[in-house]
Amino acid sequence: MKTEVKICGLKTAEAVDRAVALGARHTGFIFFPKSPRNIEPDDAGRLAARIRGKAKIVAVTVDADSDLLDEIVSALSPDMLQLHGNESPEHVLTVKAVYGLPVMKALSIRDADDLKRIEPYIGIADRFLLDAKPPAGSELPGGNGVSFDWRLLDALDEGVDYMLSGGLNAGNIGEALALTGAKAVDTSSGVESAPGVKDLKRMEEFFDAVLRAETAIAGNVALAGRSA
Ligand SMILES: O=C(O)c1ccccc1NCC(=O)[C@H](O)[C@H](O)COP(=O)(O)O
Repeated sequence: MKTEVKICGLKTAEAVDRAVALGARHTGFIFFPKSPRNIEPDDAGRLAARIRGKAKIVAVTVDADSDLLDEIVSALSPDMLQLHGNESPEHVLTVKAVYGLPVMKALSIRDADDLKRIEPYIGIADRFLLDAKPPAGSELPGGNGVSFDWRLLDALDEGVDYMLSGGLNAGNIGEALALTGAKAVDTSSGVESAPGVKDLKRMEEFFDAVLRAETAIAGNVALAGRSA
């Protein structure tokens, strides 16, 4: 599978093992108590030990203070930190310097102006996670199962390394990949049966749909080449 898939919000050994067996290249662990996907750092560390070296381990935090980051980094030894709050570019730089880890900065997108928020992080964040803006009233900055208008990414500079996120599931990932050409995608609630409960069948369907989309896109490219 060419597309890098991140399965986020993992909480059980069964789900971690299956995600990686299906081809996930990134596994996300959420450290945000209000989330149904919240996990304690030690528990996440035990789960991550099962798949270390087989998939990247991503610690997801929201405006975390240094005590929490210290605890997470020491218990989990993540490969990457995903900062999913209002962390400034300066703060991202500090976090990278303190922990020596790459940072994926999450930004929430609803309209064209939101994409401009990428600019100050260019050269600082190692990657971006482009997620949808949370619906009104949601207490969660991510994991809301809502998508943004993927066509907005037509305006994105090709050099921006991003992971497409927000409301992706087996039913819409084909269209999302065809429209955006994203090289990396992230899903959480789209592979759950209830908030925080990963569904192994839905995970399987998601990976199948990514593979089908890749085959269709490659076929279209070949056809276009022949008729040119
Ligand atoms: O998933 C959460 O509960 C969560 C809580 C707080 C901050 C971030 C969170 N998720 C981060 C992710 O990377 C999710 O995969 C992303 O927001 C997409 O979620 P979904 O729309 O459910 O696929």
